[in-house]
Amino acid sequence: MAGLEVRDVSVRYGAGVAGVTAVDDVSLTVAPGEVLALLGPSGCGKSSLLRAVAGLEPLAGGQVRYDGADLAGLPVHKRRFGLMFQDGQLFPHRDVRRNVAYGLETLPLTRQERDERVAGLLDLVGLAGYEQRAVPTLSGGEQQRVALARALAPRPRLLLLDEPLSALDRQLRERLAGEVRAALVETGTTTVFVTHDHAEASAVADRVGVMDRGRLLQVAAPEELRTAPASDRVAEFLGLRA
Ligand SMILES: Nc1ncnc2c1ncn2[C@@H]1O[C@H](COP(=O)(O)OP(=O)(O)OP(=O)(O)O)[C@@H](O)[C@H]1O
Repeated sequence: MAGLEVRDVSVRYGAGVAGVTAVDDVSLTVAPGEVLALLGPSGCGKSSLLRAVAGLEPLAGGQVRYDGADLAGLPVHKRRFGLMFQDGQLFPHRDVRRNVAYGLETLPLTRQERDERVAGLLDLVGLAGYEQRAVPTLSGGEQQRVALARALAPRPRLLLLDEPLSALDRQLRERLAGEVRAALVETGTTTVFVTHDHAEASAVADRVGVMDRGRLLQVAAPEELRTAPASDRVAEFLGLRA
């Protein structure tokens, strides 16, 4: 199967009775070019699942497959996945251009090709002409846009975003969610986007997977989740029940 396939994946921390099962037998797929959001309350296992897909967390069970190949034993840097976290983690002493170009340094590109790709990505995230700006002079929203451009630059075959907008205020988050979706759709980037905010999940994703206590309760298009939640618990997360 093309794209991402998560099969019966479990993630555990610690051993024996003191151990925690953070992800409990989860299966899902993300088709090429699709944006999937993982939605659920704090501690439900979203980040653990994302980290397991990235190869940052060992699997206690199951398989992560990409384009039909089992990724067991393939280290993080060989998966050709992009990662982006809540605080963006930009390099403070590099300007915007060198932040975005970071993942291009090992690729066989001429300087002109690299600069063109950086300029195109900055344009895509609404920061055309920002190349020379110093990171500390950027607003929080601008920093997250630069982080998105940096994550997209090497054209990862899968982009993993962990609460990328959570540090921003609600108004900006809502606007940026739409812009992030537009950038992902335009670049055809296959994406898993972790969030605890249902409005953000609906704004960004083709389908939303709702998680609770390590389990995946339902995966469906935002509209279908709203009109046909599989359980009261799903309805609760979507704000459909008090
Ligand atoms: N390194 C760790 N060691 C032990 N337990 C952990 C570790 N990381 C996460 N957990 C536990 O695993 C469970 C799932 O955590 P995880 O961070 O995956 O959830 P989350 O849904 O992403 O939460 P949040 O939105 O708060 O980040 C929680 O009970 C958490 O306490």
